[in-house]
Amino acid sequence: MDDDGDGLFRADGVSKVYPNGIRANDGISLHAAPGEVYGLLGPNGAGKTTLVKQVIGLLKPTAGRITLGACDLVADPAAARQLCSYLPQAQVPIDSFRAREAIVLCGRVRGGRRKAVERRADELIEALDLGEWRDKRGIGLSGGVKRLVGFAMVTVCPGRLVILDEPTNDVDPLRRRLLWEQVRQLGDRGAVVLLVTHNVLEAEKAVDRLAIISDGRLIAEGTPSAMKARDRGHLRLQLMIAPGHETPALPPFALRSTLAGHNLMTVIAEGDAAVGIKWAQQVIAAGAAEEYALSATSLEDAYIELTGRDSAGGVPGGIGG
Ligand SMILES: Nc1ncnc2c1ncn2[C@@H]1O[C@H](COP(=O)(O)OP(=O)(O)OP(=O)(O)O)[C@@H](O)[C@H]1O
Repeated sequence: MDDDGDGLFRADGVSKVYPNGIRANDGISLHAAPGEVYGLLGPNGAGKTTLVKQVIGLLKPTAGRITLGACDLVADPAAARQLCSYLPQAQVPIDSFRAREAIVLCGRVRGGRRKAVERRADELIEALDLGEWRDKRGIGLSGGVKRLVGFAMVTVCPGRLVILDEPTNDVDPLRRRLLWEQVRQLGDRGAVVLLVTHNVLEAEKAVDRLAIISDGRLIAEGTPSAMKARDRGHLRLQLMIAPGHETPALPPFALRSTLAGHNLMTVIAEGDAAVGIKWAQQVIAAGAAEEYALSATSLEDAYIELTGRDSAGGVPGGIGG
């Protein structure tokens, strides 16, 4: 794998200004090593897809460099296509192909030998529990199964850099786990894996490091634990608002809050745990909420603080932090 220097993926000062004047990327610098699963997180319109399109040679940066080992991916888009495997957010168009046939075809197009590709396709079909759809045509497959077949198509003969944009969309919880195991294996086999996602909770478990992008800029980078450390000394107090009830007035000790559906999430100081529980119990006793939970803060809490958005795109509704 390493005839190409250190194999490190690097973006240095990447900026992209579209012809309409929108600055979608603004001086983004990051790197990921072979074996790493690296998350790119950010709200809608943050500039993630724009960055990815520049990596795989579909867009040219306005400024900056993108390299994989010794290869300059911007100067050599043909090499970029050879070195990178990309699962886009949109479903793969495989209506007239059978699942296994589509996976094998992709491996062959990427230059894999027939026997090796067929063996790997069968391994992936088994590992992702796709056996019952193996010989079904794409047109008859559910969205989640198509997503998994798409993942297998992209990874049957993977490049050194594998980019996965929301790979688990539409996939059921059990097969999601199987898919994350395969993502980890891609890293273990030496690929650099870039994972583009809004799903902070999943990313927290799946990535080694991550970058949070907002308004085209990289606003935070590090391991999930380092990001969570921003919230050291804080707890998350969640209230499930009773249907038909107004959101209760926030107590003065709430540092910040977000409302996602009926779920009111507040961040409080550890020292306020007792008054927090008392407040939650009073809200429940008044009938305005059904249950509460007090837990450690998660990566999502750090994400909300940094971007001003929850992972579903909701805007925090409480007092600033
Ligand atoms: N071809 C284009 N021409 C002009 N502006 C564009 C183009 N593509 C994207 N943009 C703008 O660039 C910004 C970044 O968009 P981009 O698609 O890269 O964000 P994203 O983080 O991938 O969003 P999402 O999570 O919704 O997919 C947005 O303001 C978007 O409207």
